[in-house]
Amino acid sequence: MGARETALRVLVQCSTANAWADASLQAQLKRDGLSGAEAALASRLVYGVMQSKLRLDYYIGCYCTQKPDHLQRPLLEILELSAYQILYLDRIPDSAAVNEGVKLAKLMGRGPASGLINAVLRKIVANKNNLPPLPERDAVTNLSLTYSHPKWLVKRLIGLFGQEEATQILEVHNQVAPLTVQVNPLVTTQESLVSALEIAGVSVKTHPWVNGCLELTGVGDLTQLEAFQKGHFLVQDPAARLVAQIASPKAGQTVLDVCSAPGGKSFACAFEMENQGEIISCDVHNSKLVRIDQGAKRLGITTIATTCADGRVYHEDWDSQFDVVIVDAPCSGLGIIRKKPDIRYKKPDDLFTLSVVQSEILANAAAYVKVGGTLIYSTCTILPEENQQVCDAFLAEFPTFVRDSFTLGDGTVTEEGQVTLLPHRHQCDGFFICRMVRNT
Ligand SMILES: C[S@@+](CC[C@H](N)C(=O)[O-])C[C@H]1O[C@@H](n2cnc3c(N)ncnc32)[C@H](O)[C@@H]1O
Repeated sequence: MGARETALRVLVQCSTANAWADASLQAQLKRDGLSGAEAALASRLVYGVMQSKLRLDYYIGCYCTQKPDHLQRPLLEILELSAYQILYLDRIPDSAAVNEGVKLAKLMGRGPASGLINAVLRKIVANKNNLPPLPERDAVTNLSLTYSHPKWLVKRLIGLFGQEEATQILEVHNQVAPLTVQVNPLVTTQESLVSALEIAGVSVKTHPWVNGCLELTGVGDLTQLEAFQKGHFLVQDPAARLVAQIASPKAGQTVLDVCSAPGGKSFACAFEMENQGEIISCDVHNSKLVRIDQGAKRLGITTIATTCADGRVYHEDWDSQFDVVIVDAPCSGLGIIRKKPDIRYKKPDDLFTLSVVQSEILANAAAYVKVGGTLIYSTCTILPEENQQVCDAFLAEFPTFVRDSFTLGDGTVTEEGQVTLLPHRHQCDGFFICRMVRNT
């Protein structure tokens, strides 16, 4: 079993079973027993095709007698995989990309279509330095094909940020996000961690404005690093770390993390609290709680208790009991397209349902905040209907809460008590954070 076959199986699961690429890839790599260079190639192929799918399909359509979406499965996925190698990967010879495509067609029981695969791929090879121009007729179509984002999303981004900034966002979505980790101040210092990582051959850069956040390159298998095994750092995006910094729980306080798996915000709160106090980490999915327990153990955190709870269901025992309540709500994830490129292709119909769930969780969680306590609402999306509008509706219904201003690590004061972070502006995931306080 080779990298291309593994990648093909993942792409087919994504297009036919609506699977998520990362979960499907991890499972398929395991099933196929791939590791090292072969696993790296399979990942590169899956994520690369996801990042450039619409553009690849456009070129395939130019050289194929059938429309790409009329092709029998998995012919389109085979063409995408090979076209990606021809157009984007220098180290794979074009002839190998064509031949492997033909082999995959035969392997998948599509032998009769191998002539079509061969013909389309050979035309792409012949024209790779003179590809047909992308249509210029309107900006949305052009940007959609250039950056492989569905038209609805391109339109939304232009509507929210204007064409120039929307283009920057689309561009950054197709770039590799840096691997970022947070120093675990419970067991080490930034200086010692940087030195340990550098001795292990890792290049380290401090994040430009988020304290305790490091960008790593040349890591290899991160879990093999001694510093990882000893719990000296937490893999986490700077934006996610900020949630705890903005919530600012103090040593000895009580925190309720309502939607907490796999535990990132709870761990960061424990760092803020110097591992003193009480953190209750909930999630509606019981099976996810084990990741929080394992993570807390590795990081030396002893103040987290996990429990399975639906954030929409009221718990009398928790009423007005917490200094800080965090609602890191389930969301569309449109702020993390750099890390999960297939999020862009999920249907937008869910957005309305999501905002209903988000509002229900926030309204219920508010009951658990002490008078004078802090309520945080955060998401990894940049759409106002999942963010500002959820908070606006909540505050209109619960006037005992008001937004509370905070200062970001770069010195920016957010008077309005909320911030939308964007990868190209803030060097972090797209994120929304709103801080509210309970007055009475
Ligand atoms: C954005 S993720 C949370 C990430 C987490 N806070 C972290 O930093 O690692 C949202 C989580 O909400 C959970 N969730 C979804 N619906 C929920 C509900 N009704 N009540 C509680 N948790 C829910 C999901 O299982 C998911 O783990």
